[in-house]
Amino acid sequence: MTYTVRTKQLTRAYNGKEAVSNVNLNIRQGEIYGLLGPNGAGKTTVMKMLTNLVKPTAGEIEIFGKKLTPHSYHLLGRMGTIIENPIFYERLTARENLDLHCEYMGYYNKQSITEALELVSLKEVEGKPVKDFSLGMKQRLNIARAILTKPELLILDEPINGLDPVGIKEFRDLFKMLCKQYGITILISSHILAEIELIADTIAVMNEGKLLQEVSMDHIAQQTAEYIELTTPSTHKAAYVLENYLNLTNIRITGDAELRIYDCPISQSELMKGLVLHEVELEAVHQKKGSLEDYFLSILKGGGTVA
Ligand SMILES: Nc1ncnc2c1ncn2[C@@H]1O[C@H](COP(=O)(O)OP(=O)(O)OP(=O)(O)O)[C@@H](O)[C@H]1O
Repeated sequence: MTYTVRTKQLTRAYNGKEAVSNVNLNIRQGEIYGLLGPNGAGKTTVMKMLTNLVKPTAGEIEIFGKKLTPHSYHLLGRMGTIIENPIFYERLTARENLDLHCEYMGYYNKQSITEALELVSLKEVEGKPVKDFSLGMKQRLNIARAILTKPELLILDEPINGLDPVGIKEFRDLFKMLCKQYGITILISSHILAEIELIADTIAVMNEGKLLQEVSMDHIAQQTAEYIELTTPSTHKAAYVLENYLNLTNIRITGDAELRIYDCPISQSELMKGLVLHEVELEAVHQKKGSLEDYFLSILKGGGTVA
């Protein structure tokens, strides 16, 4: 497994209070990694440490397999970042701003400026001064600037703030395309579950400076899969009958009187017939689906475990 970013016990304190505590991130090459957490969870502080804007109090950061130090300019040059609100030379045009960024980064390629403007749908207005841009347009230009130098790693702190729903969908598609077609690894933060859920391959949940869980979307899909819930006073007998007579394999007893069946290949009526035939008393049978909200709320409430 190749990791683009790994942190070990990453910690940052402000005035003696830890804003980030012992965080271990494992971001695989070519994936979209979502950092999810409420305001103040520590997401921005983590991203600032990854980009050398803030110095860790303790812990280590490895990017592209190399340790990040205050002098890692070569590593920073391989990243595109959006952290905090976009700042531009307001009187210059969109293209002039991108030109300047290329110079600053020591990367000059006019074609890549045109490509970036096209990718964020700003090609038509490239000659307008940025002061005439809406917040959404500035956000697009910010993303163009981040992808301009064809980075291998994009670090995006709440990148879709200020965009309308159509813009949000466009950017989601753009990030997925950058990841798939160009193999760019993307770290993206949000406090909105629905945003992260639709884009990420792996989700890290942070709260109060701690990483509560780092979990793949595949794992989450299993946790939130459809299941049949049986309510019965004899869960163990029911489980025995389901396994041995109805040949079901994915069964979980979840309470004194509750049992769940995942991946059920037979119909509900066949299921009930089989149980009644073997004298299992049934109080209720329901088809259910675990919700992602419930899953994350349980992590936030329970403290969770780091996978
Ligand atoms: N420069 C600073 N000085 C003091 N405290 C800070 C500083 N920067 C961040 N903090 C504190 O660190 C904690 C984490 O903040 P951070 O901005 O990293 O969280 P976040 O998850 O990105 O939240 P948000 O989405 O609101 O930006 C907060 O309690 C914040 O007040």
